[in-house]
Amino acid sequence: MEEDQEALNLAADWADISQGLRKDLGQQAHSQWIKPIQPGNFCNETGTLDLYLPTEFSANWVADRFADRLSLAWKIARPDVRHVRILVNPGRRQLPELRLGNGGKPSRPANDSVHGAGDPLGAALEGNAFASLGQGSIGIDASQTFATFVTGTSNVLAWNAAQRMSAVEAPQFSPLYLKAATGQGKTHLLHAIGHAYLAHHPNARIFYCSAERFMVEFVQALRQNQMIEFKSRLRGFDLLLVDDIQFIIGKASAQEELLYTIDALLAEGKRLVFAADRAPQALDGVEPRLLSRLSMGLVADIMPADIELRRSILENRLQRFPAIDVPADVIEFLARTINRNVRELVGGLNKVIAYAQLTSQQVSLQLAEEQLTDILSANRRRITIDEIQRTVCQFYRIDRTEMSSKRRARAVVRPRQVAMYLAKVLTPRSYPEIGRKFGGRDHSTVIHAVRLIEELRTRDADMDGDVRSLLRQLES
Ligand SMILES: Nc1ncnc2c1ncn2[C@@H]1O[C@H](COP(=O)(O)OP(=O)(O)OP(=O)(O)O)[C@@H](O)[C@H]1O
Repeated sequence: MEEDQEALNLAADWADISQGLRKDLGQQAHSQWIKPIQPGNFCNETGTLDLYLPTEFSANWVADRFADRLSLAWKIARPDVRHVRILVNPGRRQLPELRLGNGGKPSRPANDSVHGAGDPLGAALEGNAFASLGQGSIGIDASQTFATFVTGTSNVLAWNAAQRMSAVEAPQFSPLYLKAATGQGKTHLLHAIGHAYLAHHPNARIFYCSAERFMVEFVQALRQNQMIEFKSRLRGFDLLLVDDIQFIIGKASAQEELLYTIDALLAEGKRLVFAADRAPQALDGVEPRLLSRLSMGLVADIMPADIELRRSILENRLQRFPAIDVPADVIEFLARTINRNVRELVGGLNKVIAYAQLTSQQVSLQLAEEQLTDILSANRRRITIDEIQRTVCQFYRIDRTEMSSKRRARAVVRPRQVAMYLAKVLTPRSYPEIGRKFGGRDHSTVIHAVRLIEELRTRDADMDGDVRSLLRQLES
């Protein structure tokens, strides 16, 4: 069982890596060389992962051209992978096909139903998904469950709705439409619903696919005169999970098919979940009737993860690697600065750990800053000193002019110092530049303010609370 779980984890990680490489290398190179790769044995002691290719030629080609990329991508995805070996598939070992129809327990397929697709999870998620329709098999990722999904104020509503979708008792709404910006956990929740539903309904037939894949399969079925099979298989599911519905563009006939499928499933009390990066009304090129079906149930937003949630996600993730020591200031730094996307946040953490291990260093703030320059600069929202002054004045209920005034009353001096401190922490401005923005003060005044607030934060809980709350407001 443990072995199966490990294989499933590898398959899940490989799906993420493969997807990233597709973006980097382009569709053609990806289909030819990357897709056929199959993650094989992973040795915990040595940290060696074997990647299999179907032929000697392809193994040599991949080893020559993509070994470094593959190795780096794996090290980033899994801090415990230290070496990657590219080998020819001995032809026997199979990864589980994520066939979870037998009481929710992953099992290895009896025969080679993955057909060396090399991307077992991807294949189950996408390529071979329709091929396995109707057998109770599904394309859900075993590592993305409710248990591994961390909740906070930004996503708890969606989480609750997702829980209800998978509960024993039928939900009062259907479909559920999950809406979130990229990398905020939509796909994770879809998979989690699949797992939980299966736990409650062991014989259920669940199907996960992306809308893009749905379109492709639809066109293929049409071309191969297999529409009847296509339709009847689709309608045989108890739970349908359709990801990235924003890609359901073009092809009116495919949209119509989806519409009929939705109607047929809803009429039988089946459960439907869709996910997209925008609200139903904002989907382009989608038939109005399909739009109205998509939004007739519950539309649940996952808001961008706030600082608390980002922190919890990192802490939660680190529990997977108890032997790795990541200092609290690094977690705080990552949580604070990588604020756009949870995928980037987790990727950033993994990258720092991987680099530290490769170079036999301790994880430190300096190392994180050095290794993540790209991610960090992409994430940096330009906060202005004006914005900081405005926020601080509102917070302490003082007049905006006090930021530049010469008044020395404590009630205005402290807020002014806090604002200077925040200007230093949140903007790239130098001390003299900050001084000029505060009524032409000397840079030594700013240095003094920054040090003082830094020091007060360590011994005055109220001050620390004020600063945290201001940081939260400014960074949200
Ligand atoms: N709340 C969370 N707790 C734990 N992990 C999370 C959470 N939110 C996102 N993640 C992780 O972040 C990564 C990206 O999430 P996911 O793929 O679900 O995003 P998405 O919203 O579907 O993005 P996209 O629109 O780009 O497909 C995944 O590895 C997922 O497990």
